[in-house]
Amino acid sequence: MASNINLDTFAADRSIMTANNDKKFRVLLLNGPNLNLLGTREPEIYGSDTLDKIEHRLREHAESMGITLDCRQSNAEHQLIDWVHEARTSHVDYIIINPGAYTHTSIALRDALAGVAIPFTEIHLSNIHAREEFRQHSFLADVAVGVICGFGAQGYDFALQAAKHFLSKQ
Ligand SMILES: O=C1C[C@@](O)(C(=O)O)C[C@@H](O)[C@@H]1O
Repeated sequence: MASNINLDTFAADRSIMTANNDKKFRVLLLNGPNLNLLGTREPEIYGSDTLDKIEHRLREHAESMGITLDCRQSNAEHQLIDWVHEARTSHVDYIIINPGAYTHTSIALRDALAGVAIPFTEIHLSNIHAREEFRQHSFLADVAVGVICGFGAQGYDFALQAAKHFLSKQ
């Protein structure tokens, strides 16, 4: 099961610096509905890596990049929105979000992300632009820093690198 660390613990990490005395950035990874099924869910589209495996690898990469990574998954729209709201009080620097099907339906999630004004990347394992027409529209994309799609699980690594690059420029 995907493990979630408490956002308060995350907030307590605030003053952590890397060995080079750089600020340790805080990144929140959110995965939306049905992404807990990764590994068995339509593997020809989404690949065979489980979410646990992706998160484990990403945490290791994050650590080596001086990033504290908090990984969460929910099938519930309100839960994702609550986590986005909490991210502001927890001083999260950047959000990486695969909103799953909420990408194509959720004005509420868009409003939450725009409302907290935390820079974020929208990510999809599949190339949503090469799929059904209803997947080709995102309610989030135009308020995101950028969108990564079509690179399977590796896209999460690209998103982490992009977050680091974005935050280092600030
Ligand atoms: O659940 C998902 C997964 C997805 O976000 C992806 O990662 O490719 C694409 C969405 O259209 C779909 O509803």
